[in-house]
This record gives sequence, structure tokens and C-alpha cells, in this order.
Amino acid sequence: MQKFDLIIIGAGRASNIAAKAGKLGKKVAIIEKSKLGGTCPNRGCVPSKLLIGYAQKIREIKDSKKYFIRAIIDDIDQEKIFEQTNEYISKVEKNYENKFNENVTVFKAEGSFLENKIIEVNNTKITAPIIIIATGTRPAKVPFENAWTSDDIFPLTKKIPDSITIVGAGFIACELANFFDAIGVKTTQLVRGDTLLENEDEDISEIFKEQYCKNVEVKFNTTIKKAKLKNDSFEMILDDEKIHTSDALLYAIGRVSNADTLKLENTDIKTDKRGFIKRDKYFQTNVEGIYVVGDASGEHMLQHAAAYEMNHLSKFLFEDEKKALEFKYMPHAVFSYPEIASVGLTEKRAKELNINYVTSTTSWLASAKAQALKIKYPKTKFILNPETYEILGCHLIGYESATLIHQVLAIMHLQNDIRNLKEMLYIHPALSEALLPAAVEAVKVIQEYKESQK
Ligand SMILES: Cc1cc2nc3c(=O)[nH]c(=O)nc-3n(C[C@H](O)[C@H](O)[C@H](O)COP(=O)(O)OP(=O)(O)OC[C@H]3O[C@@H](n4cnc5c(N)ncnc54)[C@H](O)[C@@H]3O)c2cc1C
Ligand SMILES: NC(=O)c1ccc[n+]([C@@H]2O[C@H](COP(=O)([O-])OP(=O)(O)OC[C@H]3O[C@@H](n4cnc5c(N)ncnc54)[C@H](O)[C@@H]3O)[C@@H](O)[C@H]2O)c1
Repeated sequence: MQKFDLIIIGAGRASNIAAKAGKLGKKVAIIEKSKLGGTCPNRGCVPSKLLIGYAQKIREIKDSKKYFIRAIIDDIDQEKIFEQTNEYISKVEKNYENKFNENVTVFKAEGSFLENKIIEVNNTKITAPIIIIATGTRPAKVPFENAWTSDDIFPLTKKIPDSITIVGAGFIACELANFFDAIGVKTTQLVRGDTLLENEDEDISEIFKEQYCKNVEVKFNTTIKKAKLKNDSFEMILDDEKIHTSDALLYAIGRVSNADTLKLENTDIKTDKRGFIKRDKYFQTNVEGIYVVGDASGEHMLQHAAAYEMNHLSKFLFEDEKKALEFKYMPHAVFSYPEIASVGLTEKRAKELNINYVTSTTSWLASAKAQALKIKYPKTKFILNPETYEILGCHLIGYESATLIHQVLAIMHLQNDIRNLKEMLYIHPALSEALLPAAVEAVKVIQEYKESQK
């Protein structure tokens, strides 16, 4: 049996914990069955955002008539787009290998538990007093043979399709369908309900739907009953019995836990109903010394959440941080066209929680920079506690929303009071200034509420 100070299963974001522990002189084993770096740089956030960069540029050119410019796109070199993205992916693993010093042993194989503190990898038994499970998720299984998931395009090794059908209405479907449509692949998105991005605040997802469907062809309230690949083309029968065809079919219908690969039945570790590993506020499973972080916990499924957690866990294990990490506000963004960013409660959630709240929704158009973008829909919606001025939720839709939301986040993290957003100084007429009238309106709404309570 080989003995280590620390074993990590899953070399996604947890690679950073291994590198840090190695530098501190700990004897570390890190086990990875696929590529070092995990989902985000190999088949997730980074390559998908590289693709979205092309889509963004193409959309701007296509929109240029608003600026009295008649621009014609002569050619989009789809091959080059994928070649460059594939090239980025091909370098990830080497970069990660270079993070580790001689104290870190990398096992390139699937790891699983023989018992609570004993792991088997490559027919070797290894043990450590501390084990971190950071095994992430994989795409939900596709219901038809030869259908793709996002893993099949990162890297894309097959022929670029002339047409694609994308099933789903969440993050991945709305980011990738926008991309494929923008680069000239005939794209159809199939949605089983009548909303896109159903977890966003309702007002925001409505605006999104209206704008997004101006570009991407979306069929709502439909599913595929049967699908078969015939002569390099998918023939699909939809639930209204209509036939739909495309070269490729991609499912983006959520992700599932990888915990089923760990042979947890040999341990006392408990999972929830969805198969994600349970943990306490210190990220510890019900077995002492075994921790679970990142997507493997099924809580946030976002890279910045995984990074935040893992950074905290390494301070907790190897420095003097002994407090639990509090995720007060977890933001996210959808990098589609339009772009959405959001933090905290949606109005629907506030209603479900039966809490006292008020809302304010403001257009960005008071800002000259926003006007210069020549789009009318950008909005800021706040959900606020009218007693305390606390920002409970903030939802943005419009150009660079993911960037803009950070000033709201900063206020929420420091001293959460919407009046701070109103009183701060803004550069005129930066796009960020669009949040000033939103804060002014939000404070007014709260004051009107307070008046009404007198
Ligand atoms: C297409 C796509 C786009 C995304 N875009 C964004 C975005 O824009 N912003 C954002 O915040 N998040 C995004 N995400 C989510 C983000 O990628 C994840 O939240 C993040 O990668 C989670 O990191 P992790 O380290 O917890 O898990 P992972 O990075 O998934 O790492 C887990 C690793 O464990 C390995 N593993 C699993 N089981 C075993 C085993 N038994 N033995 C050995 N190894 C094992 C896996 O091979 C994997 O490498 C995106 C995801 C996808 C799929
Ligand atoms: N910008 C970002 O931060 C970003 C981008 C991409 C992915 N991600 C992460 O990756 C995760 C996975 O993304 P995703 O888009 O696969 O999941 P998701 O949970 O965002 O969306 C899944 C979608 O599939 C639909 N769906 C589920 N089962 C279906 C079925 N059988 N038939 C038809 N539709 C079905 C759901 O209604 C939903 O619209 C996200 O939860 C997110 O955490 C984040």
C-alpha cells in the first residue's frame, strides 16, 4: 500500500490544491481518468467562450446597419475557428502537468474506493489521512445513438456540420446554438417547454427569448420521439409526427454526477437522491477526513464556485483558516446573445420564500454609452428588502452584463445596502453608469414602500 498525505480524485480545479500542497512539501497523489485540468479548460467554459467570441463579432457585424454601415460578411472560415479552439485544448494538459512539483504523483486512470480511506488506481492500493473527491460531472446520457453532447465538440474531431439540432433550453444550449447559428451552421433549437433559461428571473428570460429568437430558430413545446442517423444526416420524428433533419444532433439537457464511478458502496459515504455526494459546511462528507468540492457536490456547477470552494478548502487544510465558507451570493452569467448576468434571488424565488420584497426594473438607456449600443432592451432588475435596503437579487440583460454585475456584487459582498450603489461615483458616461439610475430608482421604490407603511 502506498501512503500519501493527501489523495485527490479528479484533476479539474482541484489540480490547484494538489499543486499548492506539493509546494508545501506534502506527499500528494492526484488521480485523473481523462485530461488534467478537467471540464473547464478542456471541454467547458474556456473553449465554449472562445467559440462565443467569434459569434459575438459576427453578430456585431450583422447588426452594423444600425450604424448606417452596409457590411457584408464575405466568408466565415469555420475550419479555422475550430482549428484554433482545438489547438487551445491540445495544450491544456501540458500546462497542468507543469503545475506539479516532485511531491505530486499523477495517476492517469480511474480511481475508486476499496474502503473508506483506501483507493484503488491502476491495480495499486493507496491511502492518505485526507482524501478530496473532486470528480465533477458529465453530460446526461443522450437518448439516441450518434447524438452529441458538448464533449463531442471540445475538441471537434468530426466534420463541421452544415446543419445542427440542439436540444435543451439551459446554459449550454443557449450558448452553443447562438454560436453555431452565428457562424452559418443552419441551427434549430428544440425546447420541451415554452421558455428559454427557465431558471432566470421571469422578466429577464422573457426579454431574452424575444431577442434571441430574432436570430436562432427555436421550436418550443416539442421533443424528439425517434432519431436515426441515415447517410450522414439525422432524421428525427418530433412529437407532432413532423420529420426534422440535420447533419448533427446535440443534447444539452443537464449534467450528472460522476460519483457512480467511485464504488462508494465500499464506503460509508452518503449521496443524495440525484447521486451527488453529501457534505457539511466544511465540505466534509459524513466520513471524517474525506471532503467533496466543486461540481461533485452538485451545488453550484460553476467554475468560479469550484475555484472559490477549493481555494477555501486548501486554506482550511493547510493554513489557519478554520471558518466555514459562506456562499452568500453566487453569481452566474449566460454568455449568449443577449448576455445575461444574475446574482441572488429571482422574483419567483422571493415569492416562494414568502419574504417581504420590492422590485425595480430600469432601462440602461439613460446612459449615453448604452444608447450608443443602439439596442433598446438592456435592463436592470433589483429584488430588494424594503426594510433594510439589502439587495436580495440583481438581474441584468444587455451588452457585457457579466462584467457590469461585478459592481453590484462588490456592494453585496461588502456592506449590502443599495444606497451604496446610489452614492458611489461613476465615470460619465461609462456603461457602468447605467446602474446609477437603476440604484436611484431602487432607493425610490424602497422609500415609497416605507412611506406607504407609515
Ligand atoms: C460546455 C460547458 C461550458 C461551461 N461554461 C461555464 C462558464 O462559462 N462559467 C462557469 O462558471 N462554468 C461553466 N461551466 C461549468 C464548469 O466547467 C464546471 O463548473 C467546473 O469545471 C467544475 O470543476 P470541478 O473541478 O468541480 O470538476 P471537473 O472540472 O469536471 O473535474 C472533475 C474531474 O474528475 C475526473 N474524474 C471523475 N471521476 C473520476 C474517477 N473516478 N477517477 C479519476 N478521475 C475522475 C474527470 O475526468 C474530471 O477531469 C461549463 C461547463 C460546460 C460543460
Ligand atoms: N455560462 C455558464 O456559467 C455556463 C455555461 C455552460 C454550462 N454551465 C454549467 O453547466 C451545467 C450544465 O448545462 P446544461 O445547459 O446542460 O444544463 P441546464 O441545467 O442549464 O439546462 C438543461 C436544459 O435541458 C432541458 N432538459 C432536461 N431534460 C430534457 C429532456 N429530456 N428533453 C429536452 N430538454 C430537456 C431543461 O429543461 C433545461 O432547459 C449548468 O447547470 C451550468 O452550471 C455554465
